Amino acid sequence: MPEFGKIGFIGAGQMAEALARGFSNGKMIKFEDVVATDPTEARMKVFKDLGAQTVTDNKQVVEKADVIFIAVKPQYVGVVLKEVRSSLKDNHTIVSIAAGVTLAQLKEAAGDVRLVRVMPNTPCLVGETASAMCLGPKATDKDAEMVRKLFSTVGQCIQVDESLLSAVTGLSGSGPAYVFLMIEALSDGGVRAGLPRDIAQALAAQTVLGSAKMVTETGKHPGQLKDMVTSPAGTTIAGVHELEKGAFRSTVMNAVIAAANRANELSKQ
Ligand SMILES: NC(=O)C1=CN([C@@H]2O[C@H](COP(=O)(O)OP(=O)(O)OC[C@H]3O[C@@H](n4cnc5c(N)ncnc54)[C@H](O)[C@@H]3O)[C@@H](O)[C@H]2O)C=CC1
Ligand SMILES: O=C(O)[C@@H]1CCC=N1
Repeated sequence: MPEFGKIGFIGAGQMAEALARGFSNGKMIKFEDVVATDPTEARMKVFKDLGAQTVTDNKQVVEKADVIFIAVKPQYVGVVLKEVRSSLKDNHTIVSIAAGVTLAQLKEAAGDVRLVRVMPNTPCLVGETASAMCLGPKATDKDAEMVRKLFSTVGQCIQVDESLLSAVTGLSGSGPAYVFLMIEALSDGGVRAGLPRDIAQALAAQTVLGSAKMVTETGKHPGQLKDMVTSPAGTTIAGVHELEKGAFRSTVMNAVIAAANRANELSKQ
């Protein structure tokens, strides 16, 4: 019996694939211990080709798996849980990754079962997720430990109060998209300044990676690290001045707030 039992995915889309590949890369699971379902043939094929078992009915995932990831769009979570509710047993832990769907809503649809909400992000694919989780009333310390262990092989998973999960969604759940835009923009800037595209993109990505590492490894405030780059009357302050004129920091803050607000809206649907 594998450590986590069988892992099920109801919804085999982008995030389910990122999680499954990440857990497998992190040697936490083998694809032969994964069972997935999705109404889209192409998504089933992706999981089948990875070596997972695929089934055509959501209930079959519940019958075969112990830890069940609910990885459908938030609007479908209630429908899917009501569909499988009668098959849920004591061995099951339900892990919803849906943005905005609250533990109370999950409980209403699934019944009083062991529920965990996790907000992961796609960098779990490369072992660098920034995730947060909160536990439903019936979830046990063992569930918390199991989810933490699974996610610690693909990055970090911090336990938070549920009231913070929309903010987490706006920051780290959606955040990779903002960073990809930043990398694309840095790269475009490099091309505009004369660099070949491949060199510009490599430099842009490595600059973001290295800068993030400096924050995590030195423990220094990002403002202090920024000051270390900006020579008096030098090149960097000229660039920083342009970012400030474009309200860069305010725009990024607004992006996080807009995404967090959208997560709250999804809770009300
Ligand atoms: N993409 C991301 O970066 C993140 C996504 N999430 C959450 O993950 C969930 C899935 O998002 P994505 O993977 O981006 O979307 P997606 O659209 O790629 O995947 C959803 C999958 O669910 C399938 N599906 C639809 N109805 C179904 C049903 N009745 N039964 C089973 N499967 C069904 C769809 O065919 C699709 O393949 C969402 O709730 C989202 O909030 C959370 C964190 C990050
Ligand atoms: O865009 C979305 O709704 C999902 C949730 C967080 C990241 N992607």
